[in-house]
Amino acid sequence: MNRILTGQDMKKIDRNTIDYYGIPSLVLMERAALGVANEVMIREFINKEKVLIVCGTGNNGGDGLAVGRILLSNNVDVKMVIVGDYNQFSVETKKQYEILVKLNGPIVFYQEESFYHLVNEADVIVDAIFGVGLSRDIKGIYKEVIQTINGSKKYVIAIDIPSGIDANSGKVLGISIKANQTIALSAYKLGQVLFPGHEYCNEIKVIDIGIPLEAYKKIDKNIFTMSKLTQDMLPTRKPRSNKGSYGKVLVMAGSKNMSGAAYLSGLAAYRTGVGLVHIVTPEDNRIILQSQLPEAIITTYEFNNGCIEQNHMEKIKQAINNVDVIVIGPGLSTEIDAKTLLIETIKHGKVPLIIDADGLNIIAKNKDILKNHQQPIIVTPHPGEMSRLMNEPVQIILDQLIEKAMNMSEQHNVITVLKDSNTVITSPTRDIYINLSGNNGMATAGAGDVLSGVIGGLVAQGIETFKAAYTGVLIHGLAGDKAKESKGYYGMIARDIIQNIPEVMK
Ligand SMILES: NC(=O)C1=CN([C@@H]2O[C@H](COP(=O)(O)OP(=O)(O)OC[C@H]3O[C@@H](n4cnc5c(N)ncnc54)[C@H](OP(=O)(O)O)[C@@H]3O)[C@@H](O)[C@H]2O)[C@@H](O)CC1
Ligand SMILES: Nc1ncnc2c1ncn2[C@@H]1O[C@H](COP(=O)(O)OP(=O)(O)O)[C@@H](O)[C@H]1O
Ligand SMILES: [K+]
Repeated sequence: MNRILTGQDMKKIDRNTIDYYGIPSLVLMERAALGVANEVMIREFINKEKVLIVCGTGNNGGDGLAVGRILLSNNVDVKMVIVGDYNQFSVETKKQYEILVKLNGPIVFYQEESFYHLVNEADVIVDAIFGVGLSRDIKGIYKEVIQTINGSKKYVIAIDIPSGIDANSGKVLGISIKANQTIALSAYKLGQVLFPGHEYCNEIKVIDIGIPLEAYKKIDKNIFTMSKLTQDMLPTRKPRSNKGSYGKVLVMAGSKNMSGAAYLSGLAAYRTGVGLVHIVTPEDNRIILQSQLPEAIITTYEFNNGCIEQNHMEKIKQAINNVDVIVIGPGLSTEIDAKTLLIETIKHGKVPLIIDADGLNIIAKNKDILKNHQQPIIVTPHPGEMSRLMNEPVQIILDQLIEKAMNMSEQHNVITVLKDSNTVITSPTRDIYINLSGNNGMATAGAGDVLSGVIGGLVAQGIETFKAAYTGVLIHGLAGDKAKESKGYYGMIARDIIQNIPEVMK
């Protein structure tokens, strides 16, 4: 797990490290600079390249000047430009500047014309203008500088965060550097993982700068990202076991002539390792599902005037109480029979419930359905479904993913998986998780149905619900990344994600 901090938290932790633990600020800066310089020096042709470091007057600029000094000692062809005045320097940055002056370092203050020339002749630009201290919209010469760098199309490495991105929200404050690579100091910043900031960072690498682990304990709300899938996140497989050992998932999905969602969710659960998948779906889908997914048990129902036939309802109730987890909603429709199914499942089901797609659309129109539920519930809305659930415009959901996911969790006592390019996972009481795996090839019909099956598969195998939610999102994204390797962004479809689940979980 990697931590994600707001810019404010990072500043608090820096201060705590310096003032309370007594690690001098310049020591942290030197570690940061060494880490960044190493990233620059591992470039394949660095001995033939010209590096330009563009520095502000705060500590991000100080990092940049120290990087320049280290590169000079390693015979890298480097030049430095300072944007701002000498009297604006922070204490540490002034120190870095004075060292470089004594070393006769190649350092100049910004001038429009010469800057244009320096940018033109550079191969690599290091962005050290603003870090987590950016506090307002960028204007004037700073704006010109960023425009010139972005216009040059040169390879840009941002120190800590691209200059222009608000580290707390990911918003662009007026204008921002578009980096090819971002070296995050100590931890991810929220502004690097939320959009649009995420797009400006491109490849993000976190480097350690020596902040003691103890210093992180002062933060109010922990946010993490799951970086890679580790064995301890997965269900255990025992040498002596049978299909009963790996749980049963009930998938209530599909509606008249809509069988695909049930198929995708059920197959994804199987590919995640579950012992048995039981599908409840309208009678019309029986033949196609039996031929597409013969491994599943199928129970079907018919309805008259919106009522599910009594004897079918009895069979469904039996099924509800004979599984370890229920996934409800994919392709279900919002018709009255679907609503009845959802209400009855929440009323009679005791096992964890994953509500997706139409299950959520039904709730959006009947919020009371979620009142007084007894079982753990995971809801998996995309921003459109979330907008209906919260009665708020999609843009508000997109701008405030974490807040809205938290609101949903707290109001209804549920685990919320708010799906987006970087999905957010919250619960009323636990830490917040943000997923960084996956890609835009996954913006394809049925990808969400697959996720519901993966999470269901993990819960059925005994993984605790919140852990199953964030682990499922990670597996789904990693499988999407593997699918992209073979099929590319354009050609991949939901089944390709499923096909790659076994590879990811190997
Ligand atoms: N010891 C530590 O703490 C360590 C910190 N580290 C590094 O320091 C970075 C944080 O440094 P920081 O806090 O000095 O802020 P930074 O991002 O350089 O910018 C602030 C400067 O910009 C100015 N300014 C702000 N907005 C502006 C605008 N729109 N337009 C124009 N000016 C604007 C602001 O001026 P002011 O608001 O005071 O007028 C101030 O001068 C962090 O990301 C990491 O790289 C590491 O070395 C590890 C140890
Ligand atoms: N650009 C992207 N990057 C990463 N993941 C994505 C991207 N676009 C979509 N996804 C993922 O794909 C899934 C799409 O789900 P959803 O919108 O419910 O699809 P559907 O309703 O068609 O099944 C979500 O898990 C989402 O996080
Ligand atoms: K920067």
